[in-house]
Amino acid sequence: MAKEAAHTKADEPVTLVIFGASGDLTQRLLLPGLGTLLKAEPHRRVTLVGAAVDEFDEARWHDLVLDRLREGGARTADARRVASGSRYERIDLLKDVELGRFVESLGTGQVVLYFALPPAVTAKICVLLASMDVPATFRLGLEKPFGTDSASAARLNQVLYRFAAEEQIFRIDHFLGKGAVLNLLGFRFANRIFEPVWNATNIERVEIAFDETLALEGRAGYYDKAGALADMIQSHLLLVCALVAMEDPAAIDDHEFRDLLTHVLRAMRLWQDCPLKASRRARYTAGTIDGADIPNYVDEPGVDPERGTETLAEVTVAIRNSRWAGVPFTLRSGKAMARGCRRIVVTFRPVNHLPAGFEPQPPPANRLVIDMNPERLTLEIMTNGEGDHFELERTSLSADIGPSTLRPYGEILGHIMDGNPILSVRGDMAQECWRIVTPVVEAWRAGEVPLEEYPAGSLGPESWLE
Ligand SMILES: O=P(O)(O)OC[C@H]1O[C@@H](O)[C@H](O)[C@@H](O)[C@@H]1O
Repeated sequence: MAKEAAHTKADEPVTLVIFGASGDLTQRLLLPGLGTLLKAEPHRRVTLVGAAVDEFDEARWHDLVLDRLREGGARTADARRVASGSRYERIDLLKDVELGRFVESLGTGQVVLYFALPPAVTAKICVLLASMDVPATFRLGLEKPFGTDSASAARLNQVLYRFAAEEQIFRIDHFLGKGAVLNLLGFRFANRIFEPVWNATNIERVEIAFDETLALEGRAGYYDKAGALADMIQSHLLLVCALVAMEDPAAIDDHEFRDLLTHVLRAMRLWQDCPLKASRRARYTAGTIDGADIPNYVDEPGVDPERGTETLAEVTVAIRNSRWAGVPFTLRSGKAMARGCRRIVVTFRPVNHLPAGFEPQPPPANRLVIDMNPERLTLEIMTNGEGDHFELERTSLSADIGPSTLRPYGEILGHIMDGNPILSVRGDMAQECWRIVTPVVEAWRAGEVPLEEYPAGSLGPESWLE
């Protein structure tokens, strides 16, 4: 992504503080992501500070940092330099005196406070920070979901604006750092053959699916309170949808880019304005994935069966503008599914007329499939087949569009450390995303949409399979 002059230069020293440093996100995603960044840009001067309430031996912290940076691809010398210069602080972030002392100890230079914490804890810490002097050189990285519903997202924005300007706030959505997602921009806007047909006249429907074979994986503490709707659709998939549907920017800069994402999010409504028609939800029961037994979701440690958390969610939205009127955009994400499927599928309308003599009539539609992992683009077209030339056949034109040099978290961390907000979710965008799904949240809460079941390792509930 383009770097802008107004932002911090990549060779300026930055202190990256990770709140929740002992947690899964730090170890599995943030540190390896930083490793990919150090591999690509070894000159970066990063001082890493881990902070969390758990005891963590300093030597163990150094080893962990070293291992995870190398896992991301950082050269051993660079990983060692960052690991040995880093420190871990045991601190109860919810105690204002401890937090205040810690923030003061960070000085007034370029500091990133990265909240790798559940949304409720992040919100409480922000309330405490709002009564402190947080230097204007500090930036905040806030993990998704931002808030737990529309009202809490608005409240959190209010709290943040009490001690930080929008330019200091980086609401993280690592899907905006995914190569295949960012590639939507070049693909859409640099190809004469696609942009003119990118509209309701030529496109019948769009599906964005993110199905995973992963089940709960010990994340009940977070996941059971979020569910598939908040974990994936309200955040990641709505933003991917916005990139698919946005208008063309004059320039790829943070104002223009985020203005246009917000613009299209503002035009989104539930399909037929009806949560019953526009949404479905389900939860997995016991099953098998790749030979491994998966317990019933409700029997997983830490799950509250009364909460009725969904592990598979589907929401269809309409976009009320002249480009997209009448085109359904269906967003779906599930855990413990039979197979991983992370793709955007654009289905075009059939041709207006196929000369008599060709078979089949009507011909199958053209489809464009963008796989997010591995990153691949496939355009399905119809051609005259072998043998009988008037028997049409489907042919695929495929291209690898990656792999990206940086992992998504490397991309995101690089942008925060540079102070470039282009890949972060602006306050109004976060609120729009909640606004879109709020009728679904309310209908589900009121029990108006049944919570169906599917065995782990299946393609979803029987009734969903066409
Ligand atoms: O495929 P990726 O990049 O790991 O992203 C998927 C993950 O994204 C996270 O934000 C969700 O909390 C997870 O539930 C999900 O598995």
